[in-house]
Amino acid sequence: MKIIGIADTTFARFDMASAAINELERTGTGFRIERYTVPGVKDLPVACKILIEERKCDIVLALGMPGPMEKDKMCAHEASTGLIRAQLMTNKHIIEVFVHMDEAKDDKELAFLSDSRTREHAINVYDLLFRPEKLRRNAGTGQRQGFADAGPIRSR
Ligand SMILES: Cc1nc2c(=O)[nH]c(=O)nc-2n(C[C@H](O)[C@H](O)[C@H](O)CO)c1C
Repeated sequence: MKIIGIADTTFARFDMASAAINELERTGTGFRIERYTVPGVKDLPVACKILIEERKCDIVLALGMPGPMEKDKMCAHEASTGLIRAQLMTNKHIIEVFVHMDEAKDDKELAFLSDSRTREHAINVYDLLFRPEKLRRNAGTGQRQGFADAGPIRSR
């Protein structure tokens, strides 16, 4: 039985963890979920490391929502470097799902983007654990999570 960690925040305006859990459960079986909610993105690195080292997660989804201000973007960058370090310290994937509030034109689009990016990365997490060949098949095809895929390009 694999264990999938989900770390989320109270700062986020959308319940990304529930979307991830719903998507994982409709994608397949063979895993259970450990959820850990913290105040914001800068608290995610240690939450993910605890999920991996203490709650024995095989992989973690880190769900956050950086605000639109410069200080929010600084926070997101600091959180991202922390998440990369946590991955290297533990040798486990932590898939960062950040939805920046200024990516969306209004609350409706922000909710759509939060839901779709989270669900698409939840499937990436499932694939990394159970179906790595599916990722290989999609190499170089311009996959995107949230908005439309960019699609592949060809030299001729
Ligand atoms: C400025 C700022 N911006 C954000 C943000 O855009 N998104 C977010 O999730 N959290 C933010 N935080 C809070 C920090 O991530 C963290 O929760 C606090 O500094 C407490 O450790 C802060 C302090």
